[in-house]
Parts: sequence; C-alpha cells; structure tokens
Amino acid sequence: MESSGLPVELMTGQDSWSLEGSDSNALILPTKRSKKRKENNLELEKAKEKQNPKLSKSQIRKLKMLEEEKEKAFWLSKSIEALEKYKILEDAYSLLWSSKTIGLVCIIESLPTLNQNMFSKAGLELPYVDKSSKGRDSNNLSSSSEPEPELEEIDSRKDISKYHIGQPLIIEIEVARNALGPLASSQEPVFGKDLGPSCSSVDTVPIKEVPLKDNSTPSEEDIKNCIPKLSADDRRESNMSKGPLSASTVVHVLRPDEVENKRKDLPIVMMEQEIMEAINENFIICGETGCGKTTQVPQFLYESGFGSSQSTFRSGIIGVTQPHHVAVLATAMRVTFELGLHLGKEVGFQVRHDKKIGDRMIFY
Ligand SMILES: Nc1ncnc2c1ncn2[C@@H]1O[C@H](COP(=O)(O)OP(=O)(O)OP(=O)(O)O)[C@@H](O)[C@H]1O
Repeated sequence: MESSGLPVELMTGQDSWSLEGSDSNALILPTKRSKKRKENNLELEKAKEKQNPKLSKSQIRKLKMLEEEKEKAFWLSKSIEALEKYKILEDAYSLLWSSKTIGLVCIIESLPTLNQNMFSKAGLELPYVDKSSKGRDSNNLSSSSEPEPELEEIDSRKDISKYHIGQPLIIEIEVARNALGPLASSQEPVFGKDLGPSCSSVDTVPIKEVPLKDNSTPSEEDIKNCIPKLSADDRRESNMSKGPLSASTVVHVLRPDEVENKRKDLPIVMMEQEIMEAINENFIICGETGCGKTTQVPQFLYESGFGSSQSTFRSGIIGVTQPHHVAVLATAMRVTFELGLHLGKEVGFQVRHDKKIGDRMIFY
C-alpha cells in the first residue's frame, strides 16, 4: 500500500471520498443525499398542504361558529324531544286553573243558592233566579279550556251591567269593592271577605239583591247598597261561628305607588297566599336577605286582621324582634311608611333607651 504524500481515494459505490495531503485528515462528506431528503420533505409538506390547506383566522372563526350552531341545533332537537315526551295531555289541562279564579268561580256558582238561602231565611220566596247566568257559569266550570276570559268579563263593572240589564243586580262583595275603588280603599276593617280558597266558607258572604230602576248601568249608589252593613253583633257572631281558623277581617291598606312597585319585585310577596294558608300552624320562613321577611310578613298579617281590635280571634300584637336597635328603628319606620300608618300609634317599637307605644298592632 502506498502511504507517503499521495492522495488516497476511497471508492464506495458511486460516491468517492478523498483524503489529500498528510497534514489534514478532513473527511469531506457528500451533500447530495441531505439535499435530496430536504427536497423530499418539502414535496411531502406541499402535498400535505394541498390535502389540508391552511385556513385564515376568519375562516377558522366561521368554522367555529358553524360548529356551535350545529351543537345548538342538536341540543334544541334533544330538548324538543324531551318536551314532547313530557307533554301535558289535553285532558289534564282541565285541571290546571289559575288560582285567582278559583274563589270567584265558586262564588258565581253558589250565588243562586246563596240568594235562595237568604230569602228562605227571611220567609220570602226568591223573586228571580238568574238561570241563564247559572247555565253560563256551570258551562264555564265544565269547559275549563278558557275559564279566565269569561271571568274577567264578569269582574268588571261594565260587564256587570251587560249581564244584568233590566234584572235584579247581584254583585259579589269583591266585585263591588273593586268597582268602588277609592271609596272602598279606606283603612277601616271590612267584614265578610273570605280569604281562604275553599268554597265552603263562601256562604258566609252576605249578598244583597238590588232591583235596577231601568235598563241603565248600575250606579255607584246601587253597588254601594249591595255591600252589607253588618252590626257589631253580626260581626262578632260571624267570627264566633267561623272559629279561630277562619279569616273574617280584612284591613285595607293604601300604599304609596313607589312602595307598591317595589313590593312587586320582592320574592316573598309572591308567596303571600302560601304563607297565609300556613299561618295557623307553626312554621319557619327561610329566605334570602332582603327578600322581605321582616317588612312584608307583618304586613300580610296586618292586612288579614291580625292585631286588629275588631278581630275576635286575632286581636293581639304582631310582634317582631330584631337583633339590633338600629334595625328595630329602620324596619319599624319602613313598615309604618309602607302601610301609611303612624309610628307610635298602629306601629310601635321598643329599644333599650327609647320606645313609642300606641295601639301596637305591629310591635318591634
Ligand atoms: N328602611 C328601608 N328603606 C328602604 N327600603 C327598605 C328598608 N327596609 C327594607 N327595605 C326594602 O325592603 C326589602 C325587604 O327588606 P327586609 O328587611 O324585609 O328583608 P329580610 O328578608 O327581612 O332581610 P334580612 O334577612 O336581612 O332581615 C329590601 O330588599 C329593601 O329593598
């Protein structure tokens, strides 16, 4: 083998490596393969890009929106399916009545019987029975698909005249009170209004028949005459017969408009009926701060005759306790304002160094 000063050539296949000179043993590698690889990689990437082209931002956004819409449509169809599954049957609708009409329907239905009872008690015969209205009302009860519109018609003074033109005027006390408006909105206790939803207590509502002079609209005087004027004895007797669980006294409150508007938003005001139905039992009200427990519940009680000297079984004090004297003053003042009463008269309070005690219907 030659080794001194001569170039050495290595032959490996097609490529040749050369080592020249003795002072440098540098190995020069061919670059062809790596170039080829790079070219191949670039071609592969290009092919990939052709298959999956790069999207711009707006295109990505549009794609996302499409996906979201697809998802929404999917959930919508799912919920529609669920709704269809639990749909209320047509027959079951007849059981769904608005609670506001329950009492009125019972009253309307029992009107002829009530009148008959009243007249028979007085030893008289009923001069007129409104059979047409009875038929209409019983229809109303049986075909309950649309009970409310008809009831609403009856519940307005205009329509009372429509149904009773030339006939004796039969007006339920509640309707008369609505028609009187400001005349009936005094803070005097009104007797005879039933609070409970049951129909059985309706027969304690005294109703008067007032024959109309001509075919005219009933005047305010006519309507006023329908409201029974009970003596103190009658009131006591009616309270005694009802027992402690029935409500016979209603205190009407004229609140300022701003208070009425604010009250509507308080969650507890929507629960008034439930609370008043449960009031004869021991119960605890749990509600979030500011829902109206302290200021509204005493008002519910006050309006239904609690703390009223006129009420036989509910005469007492609506007592409210507060953990701090500032809260006592603030809530007592607020309730006084909302009810339009006087602090130190109907509403009283007592803290360590200060007190205002009057009739004390509501006491803090
Ligand atoms: N002094 C006041 N002035 C103005 N608004 C008041 C006053 N006191 C109460 N309110 C209003 O009445 C609402 C009911 O308050 P209330 O004190 O009855 O709530 P609550 O449920 O008893 O709260 P808490 O659990 O903190 O005692 C409040 O959200 C507030 O809007």
